[in-house]
Amino acid sequence: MSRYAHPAGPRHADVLPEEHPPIPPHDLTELDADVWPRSAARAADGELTIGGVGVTELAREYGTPLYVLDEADFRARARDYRLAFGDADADVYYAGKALLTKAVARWVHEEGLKLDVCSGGELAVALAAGVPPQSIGLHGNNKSVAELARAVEVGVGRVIVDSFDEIDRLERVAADRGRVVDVLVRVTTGVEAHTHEFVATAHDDQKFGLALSSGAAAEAVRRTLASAHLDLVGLHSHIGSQIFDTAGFEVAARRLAEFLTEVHAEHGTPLRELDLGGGLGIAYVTGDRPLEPKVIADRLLGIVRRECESHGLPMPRIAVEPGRAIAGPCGVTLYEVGTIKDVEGIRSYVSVDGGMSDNIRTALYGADYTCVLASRASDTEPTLSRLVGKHCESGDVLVRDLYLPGDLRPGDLVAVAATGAYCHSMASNYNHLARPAVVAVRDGAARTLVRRETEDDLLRRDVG
Ligand SMILES: Cc1ncc(COP(=O)(O)O)c(C=O)c1O
Ligand SMILES: N[C@@H](CCCC[NH3+])C(=O)O
Repeated sequence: MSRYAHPAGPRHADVLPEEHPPIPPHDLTELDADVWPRSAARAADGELTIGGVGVTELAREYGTPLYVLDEADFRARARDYRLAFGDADADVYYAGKALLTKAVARWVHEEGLKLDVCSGGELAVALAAGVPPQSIGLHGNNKSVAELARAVEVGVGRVIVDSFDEIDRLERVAADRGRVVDVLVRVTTGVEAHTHEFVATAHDDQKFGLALSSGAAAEAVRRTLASAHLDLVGLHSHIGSQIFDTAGFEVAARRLAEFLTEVHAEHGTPLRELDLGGGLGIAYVTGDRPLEPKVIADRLLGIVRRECESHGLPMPRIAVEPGRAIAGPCGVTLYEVGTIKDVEGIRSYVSVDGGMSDNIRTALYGADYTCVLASRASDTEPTLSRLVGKHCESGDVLVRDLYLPGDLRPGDLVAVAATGAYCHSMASNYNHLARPAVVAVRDGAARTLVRRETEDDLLRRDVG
């Protein structure tokens, strides 16, 4: 999404793409409330504080790069979702793939949400955090027998089945253990969500789910209903991620309601649940306009209610699975500026001490981010810049186009906003960089949730 209007200055006119010419913001110190964590503020001397803790102290204590999480903000956003769906017969599952640590899993549970995991590893974190298995849903397009076995043995609340192979596998696993497992069938509705191709998940030509159009979903319903060890609770649909409107959900809900009617007619069984998945977008840059949870809840519930009424179906229990919308906005990544290279007449390349290993999203999806000088204020002339990492890739870009103060210097701290989701959870050790710590801040205090990796960590598995 382009966030800038047309440029003023001539300096970069010849090299910037016509359609994305950035203009300098009015005030480089400003913290757009839509983009930054709720507790983000500037201290009197201009230093950025989050949860009442200054970034200089955070960097001194925990090093950089550093993922900083505003705990109160995370909890508030989780609560907002629960309350938004609160009066309805509905469950909110936090999608752990966005960000999962033991503390995060506990926060989610304490705030009254359930938890969606999509691998044995995520399940292990949830269980280690003490989340009751009944509150956990297991996703995944290629769950192994071992993952299914663990889920069945601990008694997860539901498994969202994604293929015929999995239905067979899960049935064997459940039968061997004398269990009956609650399942939802993941259905692809053919909706083309308005988002990046890599994160759209309901069109037919991709790996997730069982298509309505081909009859695969109907066959999956038949097979699960016929099984003595699977209890078909309902249907699941996830149309994609970072979506700003509810139109796609509306189309998906309509198709699901039609399908529920067909299932009812064929089997005489009204399915009890409809899980509409996650995918709600957040503001990464000024101008991004996500919907409020209450608006989303009212619209989604309204859509399903209308569709069910028009098909003469009872209203099913609704579930949603927001990940990014809860974790994303409350996280910030702190970096230390290392090298500044002015490419004459083009832009300034500002290299920081992390990069695509702690945030792959810009390289992978062309994602936009907001970044500010965080350790001090400056009112010098804005310089068109590109925030880059220290990896051996020219595509190692964190923020493609941004303005930073002209007096930026090595040793300054910069902060990138809205990195709470899909940054730590997608981090790698590329170039043998140690992954950053995750720190929670709240009421003027900070604590480590995940410690920084060390050289020993990097060498531990290298046993040759
Ligand atoms: C099945 C499922 N549920 C929930 C989510 C969470 O999505 P988001 O973080 O966009 O809310 C995803 C990821 O897109 C998903 O695949
Ligand atoms: N990881 C993606 C979204 C995929 C969500 C999981 N299905 C992102 O950063 O936007």
